[in-house]
Amino acid sequence: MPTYVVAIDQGTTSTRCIVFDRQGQIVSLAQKEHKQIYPQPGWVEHDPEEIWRNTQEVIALARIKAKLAAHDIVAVGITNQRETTVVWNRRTGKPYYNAIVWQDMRTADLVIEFAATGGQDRFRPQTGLPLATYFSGLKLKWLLDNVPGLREDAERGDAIFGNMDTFVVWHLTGGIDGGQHITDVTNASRTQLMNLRTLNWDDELLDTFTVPRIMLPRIRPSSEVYGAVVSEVLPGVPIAGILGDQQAALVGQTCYEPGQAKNTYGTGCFLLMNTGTELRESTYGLLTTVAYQFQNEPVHYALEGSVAITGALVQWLRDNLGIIKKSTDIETLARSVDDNGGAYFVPAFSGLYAPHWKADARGIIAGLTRFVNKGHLARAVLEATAYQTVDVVRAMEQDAGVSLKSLRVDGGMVGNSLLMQFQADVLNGPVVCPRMTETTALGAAYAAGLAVGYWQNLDDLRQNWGVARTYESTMEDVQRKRLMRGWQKAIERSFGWEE
Ligand SMILES: Nc1ncnc2c1ncn2[C@@H]1O[C@H](COP(=O)(O)OP(=O)(O)O)[C@@H](O)[C@H]1O
Ligand SMILES: O=P(O)(O)OC[C@H](O)CO
Repeated sequence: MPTYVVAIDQGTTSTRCIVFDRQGQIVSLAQKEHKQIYPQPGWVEHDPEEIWRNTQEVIALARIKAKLAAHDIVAVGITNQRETTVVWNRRTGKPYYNAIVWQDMRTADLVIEFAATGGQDRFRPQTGLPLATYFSGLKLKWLLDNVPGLREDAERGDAIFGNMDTFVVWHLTGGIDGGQHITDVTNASRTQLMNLRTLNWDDELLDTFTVPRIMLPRIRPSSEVYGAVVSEVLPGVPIAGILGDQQAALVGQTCYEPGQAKNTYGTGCFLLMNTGTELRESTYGLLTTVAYQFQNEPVHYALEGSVAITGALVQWLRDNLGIIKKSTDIETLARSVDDNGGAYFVPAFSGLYAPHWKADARGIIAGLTRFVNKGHLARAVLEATAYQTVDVVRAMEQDAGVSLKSLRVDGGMVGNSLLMQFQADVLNGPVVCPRMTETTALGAAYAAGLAVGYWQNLDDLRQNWGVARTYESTMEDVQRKRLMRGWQKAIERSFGWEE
C-alpha cells in the first residue's frame, strides 16, 4: 500500500491541508478561508476557534478526497503564518482575545517607547530583528497589559501563549486533555523573545517586555517526532515537522546551500536566503532569522526581506474598490493598457517593512493625471509587488556581498505571468518558477517526512524539484531606470504620513 505525508498550512487568509506522495506531488488538497477582522484602522485579528474548526474540516476533506485511512499517512507537518499571536487558557481551551495578526499595528506606540532608549535596532544583536509592530513579543505585551485578568492567569501558568503552530499542535495533541505546548525554532525566532545564539527564550528580553516565561512554549527543532495526533481527524499519526511558512517555502524549494534563495508571493512577499550555519547580522534593513533545524543537525540561518502587502493589495482592489471580481482578473485588466500611465501605488498599509522599517508610512497613489484609468491602476498594483521585491533583492545582495544569479519564486501570485515577466524586467535577471508552487506545504511535508524516514536525505528532496518556466528580462536599461526612479520618488512620499 502506498503511504503519504500530510501538511497543514495555516496561512493568513486560509487554512489548507495537502496530502503529498513520495515524489512531492499533490494527492489531494482542501482549503478554507477564515474571516479577516478589522476592529479599527491598522488592527487585524483572526478568530482562533474558527481557525481550529477550519483546520479539522480541511484535514477531514483532504482525507475523504484521497480516500485515506489514518494508517496510510506516515506523518503530518505543520506550517503557519508567523508572528500572529494567540493566548488561551490551558484548562478551558478558551482564547482570551482574538489572535493578533502579524500585520496589526496596535503596538506602534510600544515600538516608539522601546526605541527611545537604544534605537530601533537595540534588540538586533540578540534577535536579528528591529523593533517593529510585526513581531509577536510586543503583541503579547499588549495583550498582557490590556486584557483584564490575563497577566495573573499567565503568572499562575493557566494562560499560555503561542503562534498558530503552537495553537494547532496543542489542539491536535489533545487540547485540555494534555495537549503539547511546543513551537519550533523558526517560529520562535519571530517572537523577538528568543536568542538566536542560544535558541532559547532570553531572560533579559522577557524582563524588558514583562512576559512571564511560564506562558511560553518549549522550543524544538523543525523536524523530529514531537508526538502523535490525538484528535479524531488523524488519530495516531505522528506530528513530525513544524516550520514558519516562509521557512517552509525555503525548504520546499530545496534551498539547502548557503546563497540559495526564494521569494514567496502571497499576502505579502518574503525573500529568504540561506546563510548556512553562519549568523549574519543585516546592515541593509533585512532580518536575521532561523531557516530550519533538522533532527540532529545544526541550525541553519537565513537573511529575510519581508514585504507586508503584495497580494493583499490585489485583494484590496477586489474587496474595497470592487474594480475586479477575482484576484486573477487583475491580469486581464492590467493587460488592457501598455504601461502604468505614470501611476505608482505604494501599499504601505501596515507601514513599510523591509528594507525601510517605517511604521509611519501610509499607502499612496502617486503620478495621477486625467489620463490614468483602472487598467493603469491595475498595472501600478502589480508593479508595486515587483518594485518592492527589487528593493529587497538589492538589500540582500549588499548584505550577502553576492549578486543573486536568479530568483526562485512561488506562492499564489506567480500564476500571473504579466507580473512575473515584469519582475524579471525590473530585476534585470531570470525569475524561475518551479513545477510545484505549493512549496510552503511541501516544505512542512518534507520536514515531517525526513523525521520519520519517508525521505532519507536532502538529495531525495532535491530530485523532486524541477523548473516549470523561466522569465528572462527583455526590458531596455533606460526604461528600467526610469521606472525605478518613479518608484523611488513615490515611496519617499509615503514616509512620515502618520504623525
Ligand atoms: N493571478 C493573480 N494575480 C495577482 N494576485 C494573485 C493572483 N492569484 C492570487 N493572487 C493573490 O495571491 C494571494 C494568495 O496567495 P497565497 O499564496 O494563497 O497567499 P497566502 O498564503 O498569503 O494566503 C492573494 O493575496 C491574492 O490576491
Ligand atoms: O500566511 P502568509 O503566506 O501570508 O505568510 C505570512 C508570514 O508568515 C508573515 O510573516
